[in-house]
Amino acid sequence: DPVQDKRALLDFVKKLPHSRSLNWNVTSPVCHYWTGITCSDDESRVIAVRLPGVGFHGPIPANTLSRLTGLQILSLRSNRITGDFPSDFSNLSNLSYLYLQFNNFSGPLPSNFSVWKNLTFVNLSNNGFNGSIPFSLSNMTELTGLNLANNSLSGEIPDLQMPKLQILNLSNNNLSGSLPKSLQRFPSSSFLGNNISFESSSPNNPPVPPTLLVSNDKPKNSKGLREAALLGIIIAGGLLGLLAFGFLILVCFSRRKSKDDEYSGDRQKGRMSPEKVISRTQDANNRLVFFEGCHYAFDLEDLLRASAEVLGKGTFGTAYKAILEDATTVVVKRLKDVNAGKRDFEQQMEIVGGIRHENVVELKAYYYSKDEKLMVYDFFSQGSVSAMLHGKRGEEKTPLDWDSRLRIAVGAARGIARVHAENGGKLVHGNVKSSNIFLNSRQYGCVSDLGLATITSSLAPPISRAAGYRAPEVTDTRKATQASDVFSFGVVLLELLTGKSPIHATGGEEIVHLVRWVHSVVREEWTAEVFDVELMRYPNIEEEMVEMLQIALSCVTRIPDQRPKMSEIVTMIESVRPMEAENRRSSTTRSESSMPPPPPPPPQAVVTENSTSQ
Ligand SMILES: Nc1ncnc2c1ncn2[C@@H]1O[C@H](COP(=O)(O)OP(=O)(O)OP(=O)(O)O)[C@@H](O)[C@H]1O
Repeated sequence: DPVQDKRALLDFVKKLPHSRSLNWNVTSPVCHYWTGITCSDDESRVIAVRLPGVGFHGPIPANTLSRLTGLQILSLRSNRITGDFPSDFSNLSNLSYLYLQFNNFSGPLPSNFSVWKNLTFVNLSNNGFNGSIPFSLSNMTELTGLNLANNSLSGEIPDLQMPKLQILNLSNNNLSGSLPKSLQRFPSSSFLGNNISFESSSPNNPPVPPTLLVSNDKPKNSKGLREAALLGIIIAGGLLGLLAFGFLILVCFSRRKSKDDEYSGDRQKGRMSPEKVISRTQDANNRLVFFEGCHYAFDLEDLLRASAEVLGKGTFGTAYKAILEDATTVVVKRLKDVNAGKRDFEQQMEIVGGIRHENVVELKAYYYSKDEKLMVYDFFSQGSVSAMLHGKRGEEKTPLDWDSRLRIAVGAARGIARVHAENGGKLVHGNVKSSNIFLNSRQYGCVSDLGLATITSSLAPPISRAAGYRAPEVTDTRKATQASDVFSFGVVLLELLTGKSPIHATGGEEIVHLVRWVHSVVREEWTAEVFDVELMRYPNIEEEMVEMLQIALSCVTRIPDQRPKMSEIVTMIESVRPMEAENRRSSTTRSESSMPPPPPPPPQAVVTENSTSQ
């Protein structure tokens, strides 16, 4: 045990109240058992302390953490720590990664950053720091990321010469003056919510358009440490055959593990914690890439440590609900059969992640490595429209009245129309179906899982729910188009109208295709028989349902060219219920504040909570 460090940590945790208990037992070995602690290879020093969301409250006690002079990573984010930035942190001269965001720190920033020569990433956002931005930051030659957003910093921004800086966020402070030349290469979003003039931007050096915020808190020199640890584990455990990254990440995601488990038994038994595994395949270029405006404060390692459950396996991969240590809940989609190279994959992610629309589920982050491709979304606690209509295994259906279904239809249509307008009007959703439609905070449909058809080679098997949405021509061409999206959307409309799955079994062995079934019933002039019996109890809606049925049937026309365009479908659906047109928002932003107030909740709908839990 690193005895001195252990004592410092015990002093720290004894003096700083916290609401979640830690398994920091005096008698247990720090390096092998204590939550949130990583030691150096030879176990002589503590090199990382990661304690996000432990419920720490109060100021950091002096002369505690500052004794961990070997510390490289310190993460105390998402706690309720108060007081000034600890002045004795100047002793932590090896610090490379500092995460203190989402706390209640106040007072000035440290005046002398030069004491941390190795500092690579600093996130002090979402606190109450005030005063000016210290010029000493200019000495931070290794700094690649600096986030000071959402504080109360004031004064002018100094001319900071930080050649390696890639990420800068100074938004939402009280900064003023003009933007120094050295920082003009950053997007204007880095400085939003201040009183800064951009006048001096020269036409030869225009501000870089908003791009991605990249989180990469893998310490520079930790690779060696980790690989050495890894080697030890391999030799000790003799478990070489089990070291396939995919397998372990699966274990990581699919097993609900208690934290204690994670930190204690596994390592002693010779198994690796997933973070050890990722370092094998992760090189400096592979990292979790967050999209701009994403408020999440976690990194890949946090994600891999999260407890998780499988939500389901789809055409393009498996979706997991992951609960991070600070209780943030996200959905991680693990893609399979990706046939795009890194650059094409990233390009597609940038297109998809750049869409901000209230009817399109935001892609929050993605990860690409040779072995793993991940996409991260908000978790929709109400579940998908598919689950609402048909119920999941062992779960009740959510009764959806006609008004709710109209909102789902018009919302999803607007979302897909927005997708089709993207990338010069060329983007294809490629996976329109009710399990990819969720409800936004106004209970309107919101489409997810888009843009994957062009980067994967997966195709749903012919007898599967997913295949029931597929336009006939796609079976031959294997190429999704905007017209095939329209077909799939038509199937969703039929689902909403009939309450039936796109492919369902009748009493016997027979498999019924919804489109064919609806056609056959309508042909026999039994139109009323088509509609979901659950809708029959609502008076005066038959006319609207018939109009909607006509729209649906125009979408599922066999000849692709004869199908309406998505933007036309939006107008058609809006005309079914004229009052709906008033709610139309052509905005491309997702700003809740500019939205009209939500409609009153439908009387039959049992959905009451917000659509996303964050
Ligand atoms: N963000 C989310 N919040 C809540 N549930 C989700 C989310 N994303 C996906 N799901 C659910 O997880 C399950 C699996 O999703 P996934 O997208 O992997 O498969 P799918 O939609 O069934 O098929 P496909 O991959 O063909 O789209 C589905 O039931 C889906 O509704």
